[in-house]
Amino acid sequence: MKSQHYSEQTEGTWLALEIGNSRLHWALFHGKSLNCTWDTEYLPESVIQQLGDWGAEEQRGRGAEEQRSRGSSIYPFPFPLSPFPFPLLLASVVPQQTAIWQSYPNVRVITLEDIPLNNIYPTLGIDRALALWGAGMSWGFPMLVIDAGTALTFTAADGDKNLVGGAILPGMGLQLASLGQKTGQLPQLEVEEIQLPPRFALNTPQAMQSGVIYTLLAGIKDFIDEWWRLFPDGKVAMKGGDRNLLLSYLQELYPAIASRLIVEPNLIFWGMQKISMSR
Ligand SMILES: Nc1ncnc2c1ncn2[C@@H]1O[C@H](COP(=O)(O)OP(=O)(O)OP(=O)(O)O)[C@@H](O)[C@H]1O
Ligand SMILES: CC(C)(CO)[C@@H](O)C(=O)NCCC(=O)O
Ligand SMILES: [K+]
Repeated sequence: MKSQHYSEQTEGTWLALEIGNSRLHWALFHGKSLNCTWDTEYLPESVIQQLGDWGAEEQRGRGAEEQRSRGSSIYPFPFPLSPFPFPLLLASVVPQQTAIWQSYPNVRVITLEDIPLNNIYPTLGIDRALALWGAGMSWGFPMLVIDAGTALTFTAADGDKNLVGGAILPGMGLQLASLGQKTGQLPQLEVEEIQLPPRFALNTPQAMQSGVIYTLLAGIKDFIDEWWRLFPDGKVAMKGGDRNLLLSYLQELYPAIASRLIVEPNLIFWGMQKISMSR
């Protein structure tokens, strides 16, 4: 579990949880200021239920250290829970996970209705809508968000906050995984922080890396070029677990594009912050 600095202050404290397709993304806010972020695996239903019990224990004066050692090895917070429970603002693209979080004592689930973008279609992913809202409200519209997550998505809005639309494709990890799973001879490769492979590769792993990486980058360049043709002053922001790797490749191959990119992991949390303030 990776976390940034946590400061001891609980006034107006709330938790933000984004349930992604691979893992949970957490943030702790004090009012409108983002205090720290961290990622965890999905939590078993029993642990989510236990959070309520831990809260009750905490109110009876038991320390969180004790909860942690006694309760479960899957303690999801990089800090003690006190006072408990912090209100939880939740956005999820995994309905099964949303369901099991309903047992959290003080939860509010964000839906598309909460997001003041125009022209939204009913099945748009809440992660895409929130990231776009967070990016646009922080850096301005028109805005194109590239989310380099499990799926790689493009999601754009014009200067009047109308959804322009976007695209969805398998992310880097998923592309490599599907090659390994659906073929007889290709190995299972994972996303690695490697230098750009040779374009014309002379071994199997590099051939797979070359194919996935260069076509992904060419695709990203093509979408951005088209975005700038439509909206010459449009902004582009990139988030997601593979953002830094993709950024380093873009810097090497397309430096003019890379220099105009806003790279920001917390776009969804900024979107949640704006929405929590406006209600
Ligand atoms: N510790 C990690 N666990 C899982 N994926 C990681 C990790 N570190 C980097 N990644 C990369 O992040 C990508 C997944 O991105 P991310 O975590 O943003 O996806 P996600 O959980 O599906 O979230 P979302 O649904 O919001 O995109 C994977 O392709 C992987 O290469
Ligand atoms: C595309 C993903 C999987 C990206 O996380 C998610 O946003 C989602 O499930 N979206 C629903 C379909 C859509 O956005 O059109
Ligand atoms: K599915």
